[in-house]
Amino acid sequence: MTGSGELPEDAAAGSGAGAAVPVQDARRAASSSAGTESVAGIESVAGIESVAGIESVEGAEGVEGMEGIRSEAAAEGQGAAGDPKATGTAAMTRDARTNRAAGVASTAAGSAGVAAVARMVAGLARACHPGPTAAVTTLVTALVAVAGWGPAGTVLTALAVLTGQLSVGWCNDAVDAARDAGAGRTSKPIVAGLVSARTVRVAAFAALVACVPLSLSCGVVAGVTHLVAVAAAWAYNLWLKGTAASWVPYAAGFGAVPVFVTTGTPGHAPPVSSPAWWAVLAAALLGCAAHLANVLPDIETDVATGVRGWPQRLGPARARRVLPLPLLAASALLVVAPPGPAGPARWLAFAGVAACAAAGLLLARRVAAAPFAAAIGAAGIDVLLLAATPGVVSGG
Ligand SMILES: CC(C)=CCC/C(C)=C/CC/C(C)=C/COP(=O)(O)OP(=O)(O)O
Repeated sequence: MTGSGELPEDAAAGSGAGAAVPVQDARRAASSSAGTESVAGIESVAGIESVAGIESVEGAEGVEGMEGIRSEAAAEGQGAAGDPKATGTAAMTRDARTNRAAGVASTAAGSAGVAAVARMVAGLARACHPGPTAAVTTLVTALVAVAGWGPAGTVLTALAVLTGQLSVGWCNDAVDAARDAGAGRTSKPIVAGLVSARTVRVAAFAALVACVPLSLSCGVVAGVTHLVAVAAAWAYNLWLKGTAASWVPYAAGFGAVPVFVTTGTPGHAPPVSSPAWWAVLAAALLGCAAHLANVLPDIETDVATGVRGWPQRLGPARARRVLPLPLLAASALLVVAPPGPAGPARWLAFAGVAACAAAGLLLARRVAAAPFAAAIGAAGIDVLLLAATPGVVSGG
């Protein structure tokens, strides 16, 4: 993950939002009045990586407070020179004041530390791509719950999918950090200085490591299927995102979902069951739609920074027009392909998907997030369709 797109840690922490400037000003002010030692001490206690506000406010205030106390104590100590009793009292006063100074410093360090951790957690929460992470985790968990995995299997699935999605989201922001900074994307938490690229990278690997046993505990075939999907998503981040095949990891990742659900359902491991082909194809089509919807708002920026995936090659206007097609194709497949006649509920679901697609198309110009929200809505309906079709999630 440390490819050409890597961002130097300091640059990542401050460049985009201009956050480094107040940090340097605060450092200079604190250094000239109190020496840099105390600021450095506070930083090292707090483990601060990119906390502009915290350093300038809390760090500097703590240093000034300490300095005032120190000079007061020094003045009193000088006045008492020559009188042993007074010298003893002055020494005690000095000790008390030194203790107070230490107290002030440690309080400042403590609150700086808490604030730094809060900033880092907020940065990680934003860097994981919370919308897609929550959507995919919820959809897959709902499917396995309906498929009858039971409470333990459902919780394990939720954790496996959550860690997989966290790893993918964090990997993506860490890999893209330099490009995002270059494009001035201050909405990105690394560029905004909330969290460093290094921390996001470490979090991505930690989540990936946790994802392996969690996935395998869902069953070997299901677990390996999920890990292949996660690997495809990492391949997107590291390589395929800028190629015409950028849709492949999405198709593979989403297409893997019915395979995961079917093969992990108790009593349905292969060779007992295999997923219905049309369920896999419908899910893969939904993945292509999710890719288009996710990239649509950023196409111009992506093109300017040299990212030439499938949606960027289509261009914004064509990508907007193409987006409803895989959504509609997926739902049409789910209406007509399952065995038995399609009842009114399935046709109603198809109409719902068509309405979502139309809304996404019409609102895309005014609301950047509309196509993605519409794709999630349509995917939600398709998931309900999948779950409600007898034999789908267990392969029949
Ligand atoms: C079931 C499963 C494992 C599915 C995963 C499918 C997949 C390929 C997911 C990638 C998600 C992701 C972090 C996209 C960011 O893309 P971007 O870099 O184009 O968007 P951004 O610029 O907004 O970060």
